[in-house]
Amino acid sequence: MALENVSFRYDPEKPLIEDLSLKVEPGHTVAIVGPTGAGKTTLVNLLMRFYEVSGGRITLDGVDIARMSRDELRSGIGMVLQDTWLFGGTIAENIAYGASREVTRAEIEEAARAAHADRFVRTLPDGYDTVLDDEGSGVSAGEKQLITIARAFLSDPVILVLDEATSSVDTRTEVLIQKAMAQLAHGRTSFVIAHRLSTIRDADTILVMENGAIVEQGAHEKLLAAEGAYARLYRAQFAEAVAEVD
Ligand SMILES: Nc1ncnc2c1ncn2[C@@H]1O[C@H](COP(=O)(O)OP(=O)(O)OP(=O)(O)O)[C@@H](O)[C@H]1O
Repeated sequence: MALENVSFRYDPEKPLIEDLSLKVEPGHTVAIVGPTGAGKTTLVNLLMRFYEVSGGRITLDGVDIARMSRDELRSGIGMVLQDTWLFGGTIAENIAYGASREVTRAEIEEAARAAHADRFVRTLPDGYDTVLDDEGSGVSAGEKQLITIARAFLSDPVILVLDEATSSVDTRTEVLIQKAMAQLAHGRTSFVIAHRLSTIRDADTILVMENGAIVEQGAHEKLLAAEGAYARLYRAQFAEAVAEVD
């Protein structure tokens, strides 16, 4: 996937992303970091074509995504966002949603196992036939995320967009989500709006965004050594966590 001189603004009067270029190798993980309002979500919105770029282009295998149908584009991209989207229906139906073909119960359960969701689903009285309302009440925020991760496993996309949860998940579920997301990302081109140090450190490329621009890009060690925006962000956000680990 490549962005070539992309620019974008929500408000015609207010430039946000200007002349942004980036090339991502197949299978690589890109961690997007930066302060709140920097444009991380906006970048993801453009990849998914929730909004159209105002200048430049985004290509997938050399094809301008503006020339692809939204269905075609989105069938190739799996998303696990913080605001998980579940609909009124059974857990099995929710996992199967978005698969490009008919899927069997065995495949649904296999995807749930891959996503570490199978265990909690089996503790529910109706298991995979448990009916969720469209707010997904009855399952926790973390469990909802595991269901959307299972959905992504089943649709088997080449590209992934992940938004790491920052809150409202208990530690045990958080560990499952982390494991499941890492396994899901394995071998796929992934864009992660990253909050966890381990994700950021392990990424092939870190994009540091400020005010709609990528101010730095590179791997962890290289960016730390550069003593720039990343090094400052890292010290401000993660110095304590590192001290604990050490
Ligand atoms: N739909 C919208 N319409 C107009 N402005 C928007 C819209 N969405 C975001 N913005 C503005 O664009 C800028 C970038 O927002 P964006 O959500 O991409 O930042 P972010 O880095 O993802 O922040 P956060 O970490 O808080 O999610 C912000 O100034 C925000 O107010």
